[in-house]
Amino acid sequence: MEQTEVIKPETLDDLIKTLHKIFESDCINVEEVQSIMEAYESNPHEWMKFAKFDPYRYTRNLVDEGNDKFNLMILCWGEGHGSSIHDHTDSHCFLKLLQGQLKETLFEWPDEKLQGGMVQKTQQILLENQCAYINDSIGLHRVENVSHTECAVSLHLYSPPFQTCQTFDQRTGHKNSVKMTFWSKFGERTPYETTISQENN
Ligand SMILES: N[C@@H](CS(=O)O)C(=O)O
Ligand SMILES: [Fe+2]
Repeated sequence: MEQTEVIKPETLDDLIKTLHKIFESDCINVEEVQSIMEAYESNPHEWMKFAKFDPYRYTRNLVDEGNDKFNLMILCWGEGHGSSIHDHTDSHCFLKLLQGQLKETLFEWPDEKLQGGMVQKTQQILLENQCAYINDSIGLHRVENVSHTECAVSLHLYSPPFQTCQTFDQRTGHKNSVKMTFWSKFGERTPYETTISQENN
């Protein structure tokens, strides 16, 4: 596949414009998207208006609907906040650190004769500006801000967009389907009724 030279996006808007261009095509080069997201140097002034925290759980804040090809969102992780083990509904998932650090733990899909809990594959600490990638064929993951003193902010791109995922019990491997919601959209708090069922944490 043709890989064009990575031109560093100078701003978040610039990054979004480039992503729109890339996702016009139906054939996505994962490494290209990952490099471009990594090349953007996080500037809090540019994303502050989307970064809304909740004291109890991580929040999902919609930034751009990517012409229906992708969803771009900013997730805000308070101290000790983490997600449950989950899948990504057959989509591409790119995860770039804008601030702080996050721990990503990769798990294998549970099989029938699961004993001793779900199998952990790898663990990595993601640092500011790094961009990780996962999809269902790579496995499942849990993401955590393990810091007791620093919050974390991450930029996620999902393509195609999805509204539900499956979460897994680490001990039994039992799964649940969970509706995913937005704490805010385009910088505006989502009305209360539509945010009740956020349970992926
Ligand atoms: N995939 C999760 C965040 S993470 O733990 O990668 C979500 O969209 O809420
Ligand atoms: Fe995830």
